[in-house]
Amino acid sequence: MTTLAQWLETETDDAALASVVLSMAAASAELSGVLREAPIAGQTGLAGHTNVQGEAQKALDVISNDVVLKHLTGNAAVAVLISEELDEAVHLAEGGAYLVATDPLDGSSNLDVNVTVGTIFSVLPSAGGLLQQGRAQAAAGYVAYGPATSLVIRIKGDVSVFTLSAAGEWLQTVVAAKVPEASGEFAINTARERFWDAATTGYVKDSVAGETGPAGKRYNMRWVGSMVADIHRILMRGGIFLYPLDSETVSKGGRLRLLYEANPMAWLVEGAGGLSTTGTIGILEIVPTGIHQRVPVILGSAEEVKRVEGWYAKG
Ligand SMILES: O=P(O)(O)OC[C@H]1O[C@](O)(COP(=O)(O)O)[C@@H](O)[C@@H]1O
Ligand SMILES: [Mg+2]
Ligand SMILES: [Mg+2]
Repeated sequence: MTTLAQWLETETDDAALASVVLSMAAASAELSGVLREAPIAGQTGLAGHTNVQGEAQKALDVISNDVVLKHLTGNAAVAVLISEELDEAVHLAEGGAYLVATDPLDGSSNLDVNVTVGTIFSVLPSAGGLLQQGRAQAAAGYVAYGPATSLVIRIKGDVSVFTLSAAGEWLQTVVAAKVPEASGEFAINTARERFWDAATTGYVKDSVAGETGPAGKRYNMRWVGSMVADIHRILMRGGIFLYPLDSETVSKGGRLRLLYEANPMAWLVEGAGGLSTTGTIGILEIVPTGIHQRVPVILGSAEEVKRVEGWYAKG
């Protein structure tokens, strides 16, 4: 089976970029072990402080951030680290060619119930500064800590999936993931319905109407509540994920963060043939205004994303 290091040799001739991906993979392999034994080690529960977004940090949010920081600190190619758990960007190797933006532990509300969580990362050329469009990404990936630990990675070409073996090796298990163009599954937190805009309400209403509605087919709803797990399902078998702007999140710009949640996921979904949008503009086209900026996120199977865009176009 092809290892991650072998795949990187064929995927890029930039040794610095390959080393950044390998550092994130090494951090995630370590985290996989930490998460597996966290209840035994008494590492579940709150850390006792909040992050820059005002969210209560879990002990494992802090530990995950430390593990990622440790692995990137030793890499001369990494000039800057932006993390959900760090107020400011951290400057690492002087002259390093790359910047990494990461959500070291995504879905942490699911930690204490042993549901899939993840690590998300985006790699950008450091020369472009802290605030670059998603289009500028050199690579992006995530790791899903589920029944298997999966690394999903894309440089410029296809999206590959590697599975962590018991011996600690990343082995390629999917060569070119493809998001099916059509799907009958949507993922949205329906408890927020009272806050939704007309486009979201319209899209979901049409979908729930099934065969007799305007979509003309039956839908299922799936919502794990870990973005990594919801996007992984969509990358593997199609569907659409929506965390739209709603009347409660509008003042913050949305719920999910652009640099280390929306951009890397959009890079992967688009690389697998899907689409991504805020409803009105492609996620990868957004020019960031802050490192912890939040944005509306809609991505997945092309036909479904186009249906949502159709609703937003109605105004
Ligand atoms: O509280 P909600 O609406 O279910 O939000 C779920 C979303 O929040 C997140 O957990 C936010 O990520 P973090 O856990 O990294 O803060 C996403 O993974 C998920 O899609
Ligand atoms: Mg997250
Ligand atoms: Mg997080």
